[in-house]
Amino acid sequence: MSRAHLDEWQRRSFDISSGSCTPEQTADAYRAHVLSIQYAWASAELSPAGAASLLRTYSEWYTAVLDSDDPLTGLNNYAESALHLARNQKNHSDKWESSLTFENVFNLPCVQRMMQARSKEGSLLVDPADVNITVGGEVSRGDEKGSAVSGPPPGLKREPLAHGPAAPPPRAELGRGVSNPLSGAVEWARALEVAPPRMSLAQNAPKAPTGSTPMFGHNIFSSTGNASVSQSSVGCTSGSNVHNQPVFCSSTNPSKRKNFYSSGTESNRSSFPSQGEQEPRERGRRGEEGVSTNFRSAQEQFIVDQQKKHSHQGQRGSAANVAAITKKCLGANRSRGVASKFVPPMPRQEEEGNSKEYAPQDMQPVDERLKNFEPKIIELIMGEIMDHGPPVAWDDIAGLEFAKATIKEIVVWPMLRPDIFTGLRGPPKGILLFGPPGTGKTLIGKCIACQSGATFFSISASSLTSKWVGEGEKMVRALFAIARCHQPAVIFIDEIDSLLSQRTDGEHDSSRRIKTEFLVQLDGAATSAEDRILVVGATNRPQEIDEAARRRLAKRLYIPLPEAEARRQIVTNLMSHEKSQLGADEMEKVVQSTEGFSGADMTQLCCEAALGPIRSISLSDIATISAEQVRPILYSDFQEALKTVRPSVSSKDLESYEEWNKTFGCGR
Ligand SMILES: Nc1ncnc2c1ncn2[C@@H]1O[C@H](COP(=O)(O)OP(=O)(O)OP(=O)(O)O)[C@@H](O)[C@H]1O
Ligand SMILES: [Mg+2]
Repeated sequence: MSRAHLDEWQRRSFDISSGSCTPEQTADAYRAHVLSIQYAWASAELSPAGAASLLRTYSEWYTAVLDSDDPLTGLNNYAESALHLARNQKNHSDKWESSLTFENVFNLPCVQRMMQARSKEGSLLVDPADVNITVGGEVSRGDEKGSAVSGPPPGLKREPLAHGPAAPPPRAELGRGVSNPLSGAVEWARALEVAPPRMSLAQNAPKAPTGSTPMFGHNIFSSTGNASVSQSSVGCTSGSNVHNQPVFCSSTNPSKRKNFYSSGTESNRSSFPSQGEQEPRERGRRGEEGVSTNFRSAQEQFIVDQQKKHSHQGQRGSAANVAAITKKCLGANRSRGVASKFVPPMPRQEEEGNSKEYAPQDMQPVDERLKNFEPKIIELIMGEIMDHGPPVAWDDIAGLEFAKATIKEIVVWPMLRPDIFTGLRGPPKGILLFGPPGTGKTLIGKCIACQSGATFFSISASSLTSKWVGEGEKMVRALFAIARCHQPAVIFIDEIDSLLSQRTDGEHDSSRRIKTEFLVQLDGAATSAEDRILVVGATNRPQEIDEAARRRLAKRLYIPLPEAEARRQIVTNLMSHEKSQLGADEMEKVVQSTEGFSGADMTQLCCEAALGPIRSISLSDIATISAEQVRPILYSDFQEALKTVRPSVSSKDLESYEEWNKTFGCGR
């Protein structure tokens, strides 16, 4: 060990052995030894074996001081420690000074009020429910004046309130009634403020232990005969509010503390502070007394309780909000916020336990037709209702005039005039949009969602399939049941081929059942005249769709590659948001050279061309150039872009789509 260490060590050892030390000083000195050993061990100044041996010795001496009931040699007297607050210091090792002194405590307005209140019989400064101090055991009403003016008596007791709880609350609750987890003197002062109604002079209080320093001249706790009570009351929970230190908490379990110190150093090594590490004082202290204990000071417990309470309230609040929002949002007429997410109408399962606490009027009544479905499934399906994303208008979809007109005829008009779209004029209940990839099938789905005014369920096949046997079918049933409850409804299933692909022998049973259930439901929706449910499927693999499903999706619309006019419209649309200089003849050339491009390819081409002006900026200027100085997009940029962007649909694929359209499509 270094010379400086040794000197300090010797000085402390001398102090301890001189016999003039108070128990606090002795404990501090031993604890300082323990810390020194830990630091020396951490900095490899001591061997692990040597450190372990020294640590064990000093820990035992330290705990002996802490655990000794003898007030002359030990610290197992919590009243003594608690009273340090009123004497400026929490204990000798803390240089913390409170502005609250023994003298000025009576000048505090709260104490003044308290004393005044005490002089008026029965008047309470705070709501009795908020007053929650437990310090002693038996109730005894004594000289009130004495308690208020001359300070708490030797045996401070909890006094039952006439309208308070019949049974005393658990011990060690000092501080829970304090509204804020303040520390130190303020907290203590607040405790004082709420204390009077419950504090009284216990005339028959046990005698204070010899040598103890009384609060206001008395010891507030019972004598050593009652030490265990005081210990648990103050040392562990309540006491932390009085002396606001968890330091002695673990001393309620001396064996635990001893175990900590006497256990092998290797296992404790990680808990030692490393060299130069400045442990926060409280953490350090707790580390000394057993970091692994689950101890919480009253303040910490209070914070945790508050957090729990708030999170609980938050949950309930959000649930109430959910219910309120649901009320407004559900159904065809709900507002479709751009970024808003649909909120399910049913309480979550974990909230069900609290359902009694909901205001019943806030609850969306659950439809009778849905009562047989699990809330979880309903919630899942409701989560699929599309209520977000940028709005898409019919004009945003370039070309595809026939498809758009047909969809308007099937979806929009019957919604507007259900009275004339009856009987033979009744709209089909299933549409299949098929065509090469990137031609706008999903875009049409989004447009229907925005423009139809119907409740729009955008379901992915994966959300309908489940690894749990039977769940998939339930999902499908629930989907149609919920759609029925929220008519008019559109169920959009993108990539429907993965759900309704042809049934093969090697197919898994569960996917076969899901498919069958889907067809059954689709049939039900199709045959019921009242149901205004439209299923829209989109696929780029129409050949794979089961023939039974094909029949039910009666209106099969081919969504082809965009024609010249549509390609022009896409480029014009996209360029209108950018700075561009594209003459009519140049545009014509772009349109001509993009034969066979899908809508997605055209979008990709425009993105690539838009990068042209940026690429023309020299590297040295790119950091400083202003946005206005960037040149417009030119035809030359499109020419460059055309070198890298290629059509994504092969002519062979195109032929197969056209073939399928001729066979099964409903187009002209
Ligand atoms: N007709 C169109 N008008 C305007 N933009 C289009 C059109 N078709 C495609 N696009 C553009 O291409 C993108 C992709 O389109 P979309 O996702 O609708 O294709 P899709 O037909 O669903 O393709 P896939 O079959 O691969 O799912 C759109 O976001 C849009 O930017
Ligand atoms: Mg798509």
